[in-house]
Amino acid sequence: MTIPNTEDATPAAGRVLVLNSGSSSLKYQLLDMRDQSRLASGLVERIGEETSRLVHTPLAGGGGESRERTGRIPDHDAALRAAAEELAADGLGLDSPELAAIGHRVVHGGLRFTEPTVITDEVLTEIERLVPVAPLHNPANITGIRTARALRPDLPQVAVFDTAFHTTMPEYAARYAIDVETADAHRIRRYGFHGTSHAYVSRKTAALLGHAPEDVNVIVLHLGNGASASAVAGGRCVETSMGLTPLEGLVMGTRSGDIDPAVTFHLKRVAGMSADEIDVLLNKKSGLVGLCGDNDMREIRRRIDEGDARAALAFDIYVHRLKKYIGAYSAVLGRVDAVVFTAGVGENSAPVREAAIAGLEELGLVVDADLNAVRSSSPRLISPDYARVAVAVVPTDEELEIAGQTFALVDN
Ligand SMILES: Nc1ncnc2c1ncn2[C@@H]1O[C@H](COP(=O)(O)OP(=O)(O)O)[C@@H](O)[C@H]1O
Ligand SMILES: CC(=O)OP(=O)(O)O
Ligand SMILES: [Mg+2]
Repeated sequence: MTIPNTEDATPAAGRVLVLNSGSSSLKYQLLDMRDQSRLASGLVERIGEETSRLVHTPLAGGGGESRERTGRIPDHDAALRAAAEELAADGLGLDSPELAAIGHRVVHGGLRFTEPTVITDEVLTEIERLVPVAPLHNPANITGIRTARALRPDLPQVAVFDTAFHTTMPEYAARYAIDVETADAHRIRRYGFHGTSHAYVSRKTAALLGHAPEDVNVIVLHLGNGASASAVAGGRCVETSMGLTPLEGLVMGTRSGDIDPAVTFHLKRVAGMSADEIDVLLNKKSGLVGLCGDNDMREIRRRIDEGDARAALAFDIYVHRLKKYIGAYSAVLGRVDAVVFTAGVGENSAPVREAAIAGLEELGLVVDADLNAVRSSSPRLISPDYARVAVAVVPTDEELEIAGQTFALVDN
């Protein structure tokens, strides 16, 4: 396949389609960067299963009714083509001359990609080379890129990397304490993920506090299906919880986060599991789902309210891990101005926020119960005025950030 070098292309228009391909989902948004308005958004879930579902929401001019399609959508190629049909039905088809670029969330960019990058053949080859370290994510990203290019070969395709924001981590935070030659030969180090979200949310938090990003130190807790923490000092990431792959760190929906690496040898030698089986166990059958059978925090809270002990233990393990990272990153930063919760769980689960901060008064952290109970989609403080460190909820917007970075790259 030949990908034209589109680095010099100047857009005649201001719309950007953003694609965020997960292992079994595709999220998309069409934005107009001239006024940062959203024209449409959609989600394709359970790709590859019999019960795939596409929900498309027109947002232009006050928005319209969401439309739903169900039935098998076999892969990400079919998912993107179905999304393109829905956009076309709203007069927003991918053939529109208004479309300036397509921005792709690419999860693993290794050490090479520290900035948003126009996707050439060579860039795509490099993203493919990183598949072994992001096996759940990069293959879906690659399919999205290939299909988008097939649909609009003339358009700049831009990759915005989850790892980019973390490339500022100091070597002593990024390097594992293993044999240096082995690590370097196989590019084993901590890369970190969700960087687009950590960058956006830390910036928004500084604005909420009325300061420039350079003047604040923030701990960001991105708690979605995947979950990660970062320590951001003066706008630069200095530490993050995910590592070589998005498996390390916090307890997640289906991923274990931190474990003793010897657990894997034990599973192989004593339980007779293969490397692939262990990979599936730790990435897909662990975390909240492994602990209690559910990975949705709403369902876990409902079960706890009914007295379910397994759900309560899963919740406690999840929150305990969060607390450990808040404490560790307070030490790493020395001075903390804010701890901020974001993504699906962080934005919506008051019990998780309350429990994670409980008992951390010595670190200057307190949550006000009334402020914590407020439901809002705006950035807000949930700590009382007297607290030494602010605790905040700041909704993430990876799509807006990706669209902005994509447009900035092609609009010159
Ligand atoms: N109202 C809510 N209360 C508690 N948890 C919620 C709520 N809404 C969403 N969530 C949690 O957010 C998770 C999804 O977060 P999200 O950031 O959308 O994840 P991802 O982008 O990784 O798919 C769900 O699995 C669920 O646990
Ligand atoms: C990197 C990662 O974990 O992404 P997600 O939360 O979308 O699974
Ligand atoms: Mg997410």
